[in-house]
Amino acid sequence: MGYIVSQSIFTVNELRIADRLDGRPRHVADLAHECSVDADALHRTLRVLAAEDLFQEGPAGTFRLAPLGELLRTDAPGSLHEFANLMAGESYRVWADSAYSVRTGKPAFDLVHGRPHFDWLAEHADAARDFNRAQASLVAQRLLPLLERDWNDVKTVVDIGGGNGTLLATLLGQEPHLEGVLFDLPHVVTEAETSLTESGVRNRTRIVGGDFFVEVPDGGDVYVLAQILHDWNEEKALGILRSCRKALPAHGRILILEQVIPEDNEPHPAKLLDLHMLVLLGGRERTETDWRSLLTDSGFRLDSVEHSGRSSLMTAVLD
Ligand SMILES: C[S@@+](CC[C@H](N)C(=O)[O-])C[C@H]1O[C@@H](n2cnc3c(N)ncnc32)[C@H](O)[C@@H]1O
Repeated sequence: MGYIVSQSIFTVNELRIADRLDGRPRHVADLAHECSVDADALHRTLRVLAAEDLFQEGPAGTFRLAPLGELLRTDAPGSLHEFANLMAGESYRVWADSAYSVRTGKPAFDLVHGRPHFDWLAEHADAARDFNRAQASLVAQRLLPLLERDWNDVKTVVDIGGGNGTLLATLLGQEPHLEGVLFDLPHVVTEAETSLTESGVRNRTRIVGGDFFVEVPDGGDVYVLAQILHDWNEEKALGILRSCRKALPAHGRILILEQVIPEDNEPHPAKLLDLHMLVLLGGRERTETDWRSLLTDSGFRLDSVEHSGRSSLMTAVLD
């Protein structure tokens, strides 16, 4: 019955209940009135989520946020509000047909929505904006191992599939000597203008729209691939890596910021994300053995792997 919990989280997230609780307990009738929803139904929903440690029920139908529930606040450090929104949207409907993906190895997204995920996003501007925002909201948590490495010997960094520019803006903000190239689909990079300008790094950034299966911009010392290769099956991932290989100078390297699936049977979020990638895109998360062979097959050598909380940073050089 796990999806009952997920769906309840999506509902309170859409109603912004976490923001409305704002550090103090409130009566469910008061919340229901403010959100124009049914008070009894909201009470029953919050009761489910209190059992999941997101809320605490106090006396006489009052609720307050529990520490875990704070993550649904829009202004919480490491907020998961945008991410929960993303899981609730077009991808949630796709999971009803996940058995199709198991039968065929193909993404159920294409069956449910009629076309591949990124093509669908290109035709749905609001969903695309939400998708890019959700990705950007996760960047702060993923970025740490990238920020901690030594950038002194690098002049130009190219962010492949850099979305709305959040990662590049943060990195260039920390490293004033760096120049950046933001590369993504043409309709996505248009969103980056604002974030790069507001971060004060626009004058050190080149924005390039294109298709990484065709080519990626040259001129970089370092190419960052953050949450890119897991979107694709082996054949497509090899295509992206080969485009990077063509653009990379002899001294260059690629930095891959992705999940590494532990080779055991313990619970790990990457194992869930792995199935999500299958159902959404026909992609996959990879073990370290998988990463090594993917890189070898595309003319690279895995030089180092640094594991950190959510994602790992893998450095690869030309073989
Ligand atoms: C999962 S998002 C990762 C975004 C960002 N790197 C991050 O870490 O949040 C994948 C990105 O790949 C981009 N993308 C998908 N297909 C592409 C293509 N053919 N060429 C260039 N970028 C593409 C998407 O627009 C999206 O921004």
